[in-house]
Amino acid sequence: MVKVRKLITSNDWSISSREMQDILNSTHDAIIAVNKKGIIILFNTAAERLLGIAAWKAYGEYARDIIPGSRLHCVLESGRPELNQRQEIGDACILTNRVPVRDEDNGIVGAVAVFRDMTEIRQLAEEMTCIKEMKKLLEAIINTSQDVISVVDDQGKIILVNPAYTRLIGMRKDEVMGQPPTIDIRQGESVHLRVMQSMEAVRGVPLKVGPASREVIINAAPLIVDGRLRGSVAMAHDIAEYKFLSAGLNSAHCLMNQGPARYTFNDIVASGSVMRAAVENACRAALTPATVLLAGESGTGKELFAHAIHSASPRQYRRFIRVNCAAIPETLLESELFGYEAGAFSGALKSGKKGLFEEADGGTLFLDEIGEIPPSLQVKLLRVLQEREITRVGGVRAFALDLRIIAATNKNLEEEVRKGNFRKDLFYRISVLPITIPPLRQRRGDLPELSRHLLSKLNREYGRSVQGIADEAAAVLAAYNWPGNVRELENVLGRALINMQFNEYTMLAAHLPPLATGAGVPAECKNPADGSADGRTLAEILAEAERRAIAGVVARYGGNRAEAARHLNISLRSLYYKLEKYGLSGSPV
Ligand SMILES: Nc1ncnc2c1ncn2[C@@H]1O[C@H](COP(=O)(O)OP(=O)(O)OP(=O)(O)O)[C@@H](O)[C@H]1O
Repeated sequence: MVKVRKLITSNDWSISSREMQDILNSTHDAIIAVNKKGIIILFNTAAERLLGIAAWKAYGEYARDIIPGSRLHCVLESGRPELNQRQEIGDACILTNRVPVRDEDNGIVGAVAVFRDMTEIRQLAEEMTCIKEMKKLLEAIINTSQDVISVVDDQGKIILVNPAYTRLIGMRKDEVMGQPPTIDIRQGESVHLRVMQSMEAVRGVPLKVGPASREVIINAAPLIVDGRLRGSVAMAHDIAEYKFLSAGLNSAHCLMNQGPARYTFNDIVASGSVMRAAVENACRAALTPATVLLAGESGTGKELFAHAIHSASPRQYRRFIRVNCAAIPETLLESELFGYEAGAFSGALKSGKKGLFEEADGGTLFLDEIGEIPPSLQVKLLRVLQEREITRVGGVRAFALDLRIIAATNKNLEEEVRKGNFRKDLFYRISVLPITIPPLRQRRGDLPELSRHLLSKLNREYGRSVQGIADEAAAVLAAYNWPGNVRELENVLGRALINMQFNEYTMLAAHLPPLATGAGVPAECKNPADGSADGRTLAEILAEAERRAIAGVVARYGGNRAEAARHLNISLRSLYYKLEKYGLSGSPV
């Protein structure tokens, strides 16, 4: 640079027009100059490339005639420069500067346009935006992941951890960043160091981490970029969570009714016209193979209807399998429904496993709480309904199925479709024969017969012989709103039965648990804010408070779990999880 300046200032260097032409031709920018008439007198190689016009053709022509959108004639007229003007030429995005050329007397003798092709820069900017968005997306995924993620650099220093990590380890992010990967380990060796030494991934390594020595299983892999070791990434899974999932699965199995159906239409009390119509529709549906959708609030009798339909159908001697889609953890639902092939995922049985669709083959599969099926599974379910065949997780072979599906929901599925939570095509597939069961408060006329029916059922179950319900007690029942529907009525009568002496044969109002404040809320649930710590840890106190609050709210809604979940502002699945966790799922709460 210095040398060039020296040459220029030394006055012994001048540029010939040939050299000037070469310089202009070697620039990346397109340059076009016109004389004062607007006739092209300079047209460099970049201009040829950009406009697709050979220089020899351009020379001598009016710029406005051969260059689309040229405004050099305007600059000649106005004498005003036009800077940084955007111009589209073909697919190219161009930035143009047009300036007038003046002589010593300031008269306009021509004009020059310099075009800069911004297409590449624009593409680069778009790519940068894309990379930025991708980075944000990856960060969001890493930060919301339940998996515990940590990354170390090639020096073995921690450079990334996600919130699941800090939660599990019980340390703040700033306490671990830049530290060696051994900082969180209580028992065992760092997998990061191991994979960086061996340059090989490891799976299923058990470790104890954090101040509480939590048991985890770790998978880790070296990060190799362009053949160079850049660090290592590890993912830890909390064993306690696995234990919970397997417990959840066991309980989900308990929630499934496997075998022939337990109830028939004779078990359904339907005195009012609306209920009678629902039963008649269900009887007709039973004789067809069509998919039935039972809609109604929790505790209205949807499962009872599903059993009755199966019992009255040609499949009555085949299996009836119920699966509560809200009670199975989302991560297991797919493999539970569709089964899996050997080695489909870590922890899978070597022999593979049949799913519930296959188990129910020939019979009826009752998909309770179908509104809780996540969108990814909705697509698969739709395929089953359309093709009548399934493919196991990790498998390629399709199995043909012959089964009747009965679905049930306490959600307004049409509303869910509108909100985009439930697929429209699946909704139409399952609602071939929709049957709506009204809530008990809308058919209070059914109460006397229902109460009699449930009382004789409870007498059998409890070994009692209560003969009837006094009018004053019946009036209390009739005045109540029944948010938990028939299930709540059954619970209330059951609790009243317990309140009766063995020599009492008529149920009185005094025997009934208090209704308006929650049918038979267990005394322990009524005081969720007990301050005494009794030497318990904070976690134990919080868990107990949560257990009481949940039991109280579920009881207040008469066992109506959907209402209780809404009130607690948690998902139905999460409520099922907590009921299971606190051993409340079996009790009538
Ligand atoms: N019409 C009815 N006649 C006799 N018993 C009924 C009737 N409706 C409901 N029940 C009884 O009420 C209880 C709850 O019914 P069921 O489990 O079928 O409700 P559900 O709508 O499936 O509830 P959820 O949505 O919470 O699963 C059962 O014990 C059932 O036998």
